[in-house]
Amino acid sequence: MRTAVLRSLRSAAARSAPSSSHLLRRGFSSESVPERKVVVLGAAGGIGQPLALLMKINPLVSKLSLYDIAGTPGVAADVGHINSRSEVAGYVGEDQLGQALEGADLVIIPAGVPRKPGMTRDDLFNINAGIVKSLCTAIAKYCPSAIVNMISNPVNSTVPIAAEVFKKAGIYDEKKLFGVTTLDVVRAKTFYAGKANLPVAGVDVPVVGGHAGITILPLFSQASPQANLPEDVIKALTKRTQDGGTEVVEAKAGKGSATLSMAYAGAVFADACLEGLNGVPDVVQCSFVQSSVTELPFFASKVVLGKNGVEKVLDLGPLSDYEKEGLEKLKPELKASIEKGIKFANDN
Ligand SMILES: NC(=O)c1ccc[n+]([C@@H]2O[C@H](COP(=O)([O-])OP(=O)(O)OC[C@H]3O[C@@H](n4cnc5c(N)ncnc54)[C@H](O)[C@@H]3O)[C@@H](O)[C@H]2O)c1
Ligand SMILES: O=C(O)C[C@H](O)C(=O)O
Repeated sequence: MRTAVLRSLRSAAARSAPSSSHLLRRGFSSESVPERKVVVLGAAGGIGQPLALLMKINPLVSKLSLYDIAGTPGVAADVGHINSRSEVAGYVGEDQLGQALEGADLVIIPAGVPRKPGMTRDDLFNINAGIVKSLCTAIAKYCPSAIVNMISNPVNSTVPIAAEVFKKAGIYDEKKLFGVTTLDVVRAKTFYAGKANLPVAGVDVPVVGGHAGITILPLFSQASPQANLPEDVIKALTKRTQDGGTEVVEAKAGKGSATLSMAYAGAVFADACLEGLNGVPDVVQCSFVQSSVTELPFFASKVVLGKNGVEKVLDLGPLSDYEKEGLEKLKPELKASIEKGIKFANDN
């Protein structure tokens, strides 16, 4: 079961990242894979719990630290019974945050409130900006060299908030801060494979820009294999990818947003970060990072992951006219969201 789940997790990530069994296939036993402490902040939540499960069954993790403001002892006791490599510890409340973070290699942040129908991701800003700011202040203090995977929305603003907090603390390393946009890639692959009638495991679709509405720009012209779908189908696929989060929010009808697909996407991205840290070559994922690919200071594009986090931010590559138009349209909204995050971090 464990192997089957991991195998499918790996094969889904396989086109853009070598499999997480890479080290094992090269002849290392799981015991000789480096020790890695992974922390989940918001671990008792809708994303946090399945993400804790997926990180528990990842053989690249040796210590799994689960933190939330409530409920983590139960989650930790539960996943801790799974007979996989990592030791699990649950921490609850601010008094235990330092202990939860100390020695972390990778911190994943799905803490904060999710959307309800009718809300935009930006409507979450007022609550989540403060949560992210306080958690990043603690990261700067207790594990300043950890890689950070930001899931909390609005990602287009929470990543700039984190960068400003880290700058103020004097520990900012742009190579180590990632906005998790993997769910957009996961959706684009699923929807494209469905329309093109292709086996989804062999499909890749880069998604660039940001993580909200029109700032999510799937590049179907660069999808592989290339199915040469007509323009109207490409437009419908683009819209569905951009509205994927809203589709789930509406289907859940007030009970939150994507949790299971997000936990999967978060686990794929965290796995890629760990592979990069461990020196696996050519690990590539799309992520929202500090960037000079456009004139905007943060932008999602393909990124090569290495021992220090971002090894290289890759250019966008050739775009279709429709994608070029989408790129220009998204810039003002993404710019405003980035600036809102920077302002919040500096004013509060
Ligand atoms: N990046 C993405 O693609 C993506 C996808 C889905 C959801 N999200 C976002 O992820 C966030 C979490 O979603 P969810 O469905 O898990 O919500 P949830 O309400 O089910 O869980 C959030 C958890 O965060 C915890 N929390 C609140 N304040 C905290 C703090 N100061 N420290 C630690 N934990 C704290 C809560 O106690 C709760 O357990 C939301 O902001 C949502 O919009 C992002
Ligand atoms: O849509 C949301 O609010 C959650 C998340 O950003 C998603 O894309 O599913």
